[in-house]
Amino acid sequence: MSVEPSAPAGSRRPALHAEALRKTFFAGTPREFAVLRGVSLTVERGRICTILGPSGSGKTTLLRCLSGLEPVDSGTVEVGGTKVHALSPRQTQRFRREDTAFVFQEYNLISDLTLRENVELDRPMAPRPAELAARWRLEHVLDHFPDQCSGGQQQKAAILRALNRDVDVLFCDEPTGALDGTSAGEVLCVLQEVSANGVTVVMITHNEMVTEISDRVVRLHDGEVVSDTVVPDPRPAGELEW
Ligand SMILES: Nc1ncnc2c1ncn2[C@@H]1O[C@H](COP(=O)(O)OP(=O)(O)OP(=O)(O)O)[C@@H](O)[C@H]1O
Repeated sequence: MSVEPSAPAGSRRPALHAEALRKTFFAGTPREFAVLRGVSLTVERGRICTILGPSGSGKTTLLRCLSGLEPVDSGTVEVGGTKVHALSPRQTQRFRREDTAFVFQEYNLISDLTLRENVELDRPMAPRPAELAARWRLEHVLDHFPDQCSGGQQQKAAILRALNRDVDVLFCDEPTGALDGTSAGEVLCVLQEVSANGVTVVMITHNEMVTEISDRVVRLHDGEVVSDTVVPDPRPAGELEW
């Protein structure tokens, strides 16, 4: 399969640049499995990059490697000038805490904290997430525990927790996976708003419709990038019909 060369996206400097990433699980054993096989990726600051691909193609592993959650075997990852691949474990922790936020596919809320306490893990709820909690009709469940809430409510809380931190890059693994069409549209509107404010969003999705609101669309297959396309004129998320 061929890789389409991407047009340069404006004059913005890259917020994220990964080069020739390789990641193998069970290396040196009969179960050795190369999940990422030379993945390169560039995302400009304040843009939304969407990653698609079949189940098992390596999307989550790629996001974990880009965000410092998973070490790479070889290759480089640079995020906002930080060479993530070269950080010590302590530096990686600080990078993850201060510069990036990660919205997990399974939400990863702490089960014995309420949604509000989860959102406020790092600091009291900032005006923006508080306003979003109202807009997303979450206020009445903020003092409930995760297992008292629907999957959609938990997913939105996980997004609020990420947005309650002042970060440059937001990594989202299927942020609309548990949401109905209306809620998915609401969340994508907010991701477009935060990207317009300079936050870079790297997001995995299985939903082709999400590509329409993205600035860049990267497709993986068997651990390789098979297409990397700049979307010249992304649609406002509010215009999508679910
Ligand atoms: N920690 C791990 N140890 C061993 N194998 C792993 C690990 N994490 C992922 N894999 C394997 O790597 C492959 C890619 O997994 P990954 O979760 O990155 O794919 P994906 O494209 O995100 O899939 P999905 O769309 O189903 O979430 C899979 O075969 C998976 O079993």
